[in-house]
Amino acid sequence: MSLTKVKHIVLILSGKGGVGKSSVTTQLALSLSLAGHSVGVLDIDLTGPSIPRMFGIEDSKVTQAPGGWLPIPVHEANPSAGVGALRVMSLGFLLPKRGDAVVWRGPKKTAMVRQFLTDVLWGEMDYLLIDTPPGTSDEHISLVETLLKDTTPEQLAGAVVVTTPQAVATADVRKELNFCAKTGVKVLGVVENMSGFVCPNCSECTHIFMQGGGRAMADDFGIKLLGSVPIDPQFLVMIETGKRPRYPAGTLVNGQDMSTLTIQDTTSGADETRDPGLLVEKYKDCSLAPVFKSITDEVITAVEQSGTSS
Ligand SMILES: Nc1ncnc2c1ncn2[C@@H]1O[C@H](COP(=O)(O)OP(=O)(O)OP(=O)(O)O)[C@@H](O)[C@H]1O
Ligand code: SF4
Repeated sequence: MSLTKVKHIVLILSGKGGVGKSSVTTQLALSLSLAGHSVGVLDIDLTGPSIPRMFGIEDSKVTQAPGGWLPIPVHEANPSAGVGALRVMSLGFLLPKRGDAVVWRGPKKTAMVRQFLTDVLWGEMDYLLIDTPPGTSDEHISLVETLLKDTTPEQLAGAVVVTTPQAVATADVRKELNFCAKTGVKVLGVVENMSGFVCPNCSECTHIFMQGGGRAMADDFGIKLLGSVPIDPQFLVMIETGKRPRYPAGTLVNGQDMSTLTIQDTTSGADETRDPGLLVEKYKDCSLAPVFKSITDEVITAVEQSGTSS
């Protein structure tokens, strides 16, 4: 079983599509790896695998070793810099052409999820983040069944649920929480994404959607709000194109002046984005870096508590 040497498995769930689940997964992975942990990301969003594009490694092809598939490295460990290895496995790597659609029936999808869990050679990993499709589909059921059967309760740390302020008012995210309750997967907490909009000119945060929905929902369900991530247009540019943001002086996000971070001018070509060091640099310069760092610290604490309470 390829997961035997993985210490903590964390599922990333969302009630509906487009709330930023894959963006949160990539940022958590980078943040964990910057904190020195070795991290794997498994993308089982079989109908829309966006993780390879977000890491800038969408042209990579997975190789088959004697014992299984080798995940694609985003960067290797750099112990002297306190950076852990980061590897990714996604159906996107197995599709013949970038953007090819996967039109599979349930049984084929569930078989692929099982194969991803059993046939990827992760090796020793501190964290495996599993980016799931939105909702509660056949893939989720297959995923949880396989994990409950093949891993220990200590390994399966729990789920991070991503939502947006307006989505918390709908039944979708509550369904996700009910799914966790029914299947016995612990909920580590909720991340409220797209929570307000930070103006790049004056750094004023405008709450376009309702404010405090994530906190209210977390309180309702007795779970933790891990953090709120504002909408940042420059984050979108960074994550979608690999370009680095530039900030005017005094642009604050959570009290941090973004212009004081080291920002290098870069127009990342395809080769550049694949450079192992670049993504870490890019992440450090990202406006939301302190926000994701704080969410990551909360996730680490929740995972540690989950281990002691199981
Ligand atoms: N905080 C944010 N600020 C700005 N843009 C964001 C933010 N979070 C996500 N985005 C952008 O919103 C879009 C949707 O994000 P993402 O693909 O992560 O959502 P998802 O929930 O994984 O979607 P899917 O349902 O397709 O899996 C992307 O273009 C992403 O770059
Ligand atoms: S928040 Fe302030 S600076 Fe930004 S667009 Fe609105 S008025 Fe202009």
